[in-house]
Amino acid sequence: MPLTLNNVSAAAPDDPNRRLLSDVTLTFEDGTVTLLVGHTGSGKSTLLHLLAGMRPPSSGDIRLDDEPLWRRKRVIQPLLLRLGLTFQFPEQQLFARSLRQEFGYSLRPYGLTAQEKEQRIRSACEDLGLGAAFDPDRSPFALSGGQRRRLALATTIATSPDWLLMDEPTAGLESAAAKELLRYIQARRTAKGGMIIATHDLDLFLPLADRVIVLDHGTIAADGTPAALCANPEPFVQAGVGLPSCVLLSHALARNGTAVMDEGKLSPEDLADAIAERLKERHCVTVKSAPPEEHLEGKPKIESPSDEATLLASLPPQSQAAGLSQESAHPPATANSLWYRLDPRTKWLLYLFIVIGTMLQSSWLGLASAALPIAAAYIGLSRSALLGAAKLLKPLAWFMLISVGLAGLEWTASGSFPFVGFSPEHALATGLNVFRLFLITLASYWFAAATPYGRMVQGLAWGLGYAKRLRLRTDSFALAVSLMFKFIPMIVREWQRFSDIVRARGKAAVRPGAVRGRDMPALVVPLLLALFHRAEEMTAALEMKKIGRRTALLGHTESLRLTRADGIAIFSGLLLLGGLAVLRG
Ligand SMILES: Nc1ncnc2c1ncn2[C@@H]1O[C@H](COP(=O)(O)OP(=O)(O)OP(=O)(O)O)[C@@H](O)[C@H]1O
Repeated sequence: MPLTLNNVSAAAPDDPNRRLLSDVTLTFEDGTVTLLVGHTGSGKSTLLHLLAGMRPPSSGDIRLDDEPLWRRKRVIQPLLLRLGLTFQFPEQQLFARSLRQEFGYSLRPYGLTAQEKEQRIRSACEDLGLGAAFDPDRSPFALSGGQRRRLALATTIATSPDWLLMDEPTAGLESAAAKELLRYIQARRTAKGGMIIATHDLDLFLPLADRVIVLDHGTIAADGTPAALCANPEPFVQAGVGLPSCVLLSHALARNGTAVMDEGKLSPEDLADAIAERLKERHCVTVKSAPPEEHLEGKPKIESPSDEATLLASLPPQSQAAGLSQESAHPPATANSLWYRLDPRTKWLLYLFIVIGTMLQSSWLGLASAALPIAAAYIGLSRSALLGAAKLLKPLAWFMLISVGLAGLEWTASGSFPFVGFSPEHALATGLNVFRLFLITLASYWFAAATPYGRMVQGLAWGLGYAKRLRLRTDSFALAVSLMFKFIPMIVREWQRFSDIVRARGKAAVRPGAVRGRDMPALVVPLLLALFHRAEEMTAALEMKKIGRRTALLGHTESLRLTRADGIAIFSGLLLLGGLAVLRG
C-alpha cells in the first residue's frame, strides 16, 4: 500500500503564486515510520494535509496503492477511509458534546456494528493508556490539553487507518503519555500500513524512525535513514532544525577523543551503552548499568547550545545563515494594487460615496451606472478575494432570481386554469430593489477585501473621533461595529474548522471550505456552542481591557497617512457621487 507523491506542488490558499511545496516526489513504503522535520513554516503540515486528502495539490498527483487520491478535483472517498490524520492542535479536531460522540463521529463512515465500534474504542483507549478521565459521557472540553491530545489521537487510531499521519503528536503530552504513544507506534509498525509524523521532537522519535525527510522552504532538503543523517547532520543544520541531543553529545565526545559517532547511536540508552563501552576499553572501569525502566524515563537533559554552535561554525557561511534562519522564504502575500495601498479613511469615504450613490438610484440606467465603478473597483483585488466574491455572488444571484420570480407571481381567484399569472411589472420592481441590495453587498465585500480588519477599525476610529467632538454619543456604535468586525472572521474560521473535521474525520469527499448537508445536524449545535464560547472569551477580553469605560476602543490612528493617491481617489469618488446624484435627478 505505498503512498506516493509525483511532482506535487501546493499553492497558498490566499495566493496561487506563492508555493508552499515545490515539485515534491516521494514514496512512502508499507510498514515504515517516516519523520517530517523542518523549521517552522517549512511545509510539514501542508505535506501531511495533502497526503491526508484534505486539499488537492496545485500540480502533480498523489496515489495510494497506485490509485489517484483525487479525480476531477474530488477526493476518492474509499481511499480517504484508509487515511487517518491527527491535527496539529487537537482542540481544532474535537467538537462533540461527549467523548462517546467524538468516537461515534469518527467511526460513522466505516459502517461498523455497535459491537465492533465498542471494541475499536476500547482498543484505541488501551493503546494510548487512557484511564479514568475518559468517561464516555464527559465533554472533551472538560479535559486538559494533554488529555485532549490523547483523545484526538485515540479517535483517529480507532478508525484503524492504513496510513496514520500525525502532526506534532507529542506537543502538550506528558512524558508518560508520549511513551504510550511510542509503544503504540512500535507495536503498529509491524501490523500494517505506515506512519508519517511531522515533528520537532527528534529526541523522542528519531530512535524509532526508519526514515527522516528534512523539509526546507517547501522542498526536500534531505531524505535518509536517521543514522545516516545524524552521521552527517549538515542538512539538519542548514534547514534550521535543532540537532538531536544524542548527536550533539556524540559530537562533543568526538571532540574530546571519544568516538561513538559512527555507530549511529540515536537513543540515550544506546549512546550510554556506547560511552560505557569506551570507558571500559580505556580505563578498564566497571560501569554499572541502570535498571531498564530508568533508561526509559524521559529524555536526556543535554543543554549544549555551544555544541550546536560549534557544529554550525564548522559549516560554510551560507550554510550557517540558512541553518539559523527560522523564517519562511515565502514573503507574506504582498498586495501591490492601489486599493491595498490607499489609506483606510479614503476607502471608508469611497465606500460611503458608492453606497449613497447606489441608494439614490431608482432606475435601471442609474443602477447600471453605479454597477460600473463597483465592477471596476474589483480590478486589482487578489485572486483569493475574487474567488471569495464569486462564492458570494452565486447564492446572491439565486436569491435575486427567486425573489424576482416570486414577486412576479399573481394568483387569480377567478378565471381559467392554471390560476397563476405572471406580472413583469411587479417582477421588475422587485428586481430593481434586489439589484440595489446586490450592488451594495458587492461594494461592502470590496471594502472588506481591500482593507485589513485593523486598518478598517483605524479608519472608523478616526471618523468617530470627529463625531465625538460634535458631542455625538459614539461608544455603543463603536462597540457594535468592533464586535461585528471581530465576529464575522470568527464565524468564517469556525466554519473552516468544521469543514476540516468533516473531511478528515467524517471522510466527506467535499472541497475545502465545504460541509455536507448530512453533517449539519451533528455540527450545528457544536458550531453555535463554539461561537458562543468564542464570544464569551471576547467579552471577557473586552472586560479586561475595560472597554466601555471611556477607554479608546477602536485602536490608534497615528499610523494613518493620506497620500496624493488618496486625494485623487477621494476627488474621483466625489465626482462619481455627483454624477450619480445628477443621474437620479
Ligand atoms: N491557510 C493558509 N494560507 C496561507 N498560507 C498558509 C496557510 N497555511 C499555511 N500557510 C503557509 O504555508 C507555509 C507552510 O506552513 P506549514 O503549516 O505547512 O508549516 P510547518 O512546517 O507545518 O510549520 P510548523 O512547524 O510551525 O507547524 C507557511 O509559510 C505558512 O505561512
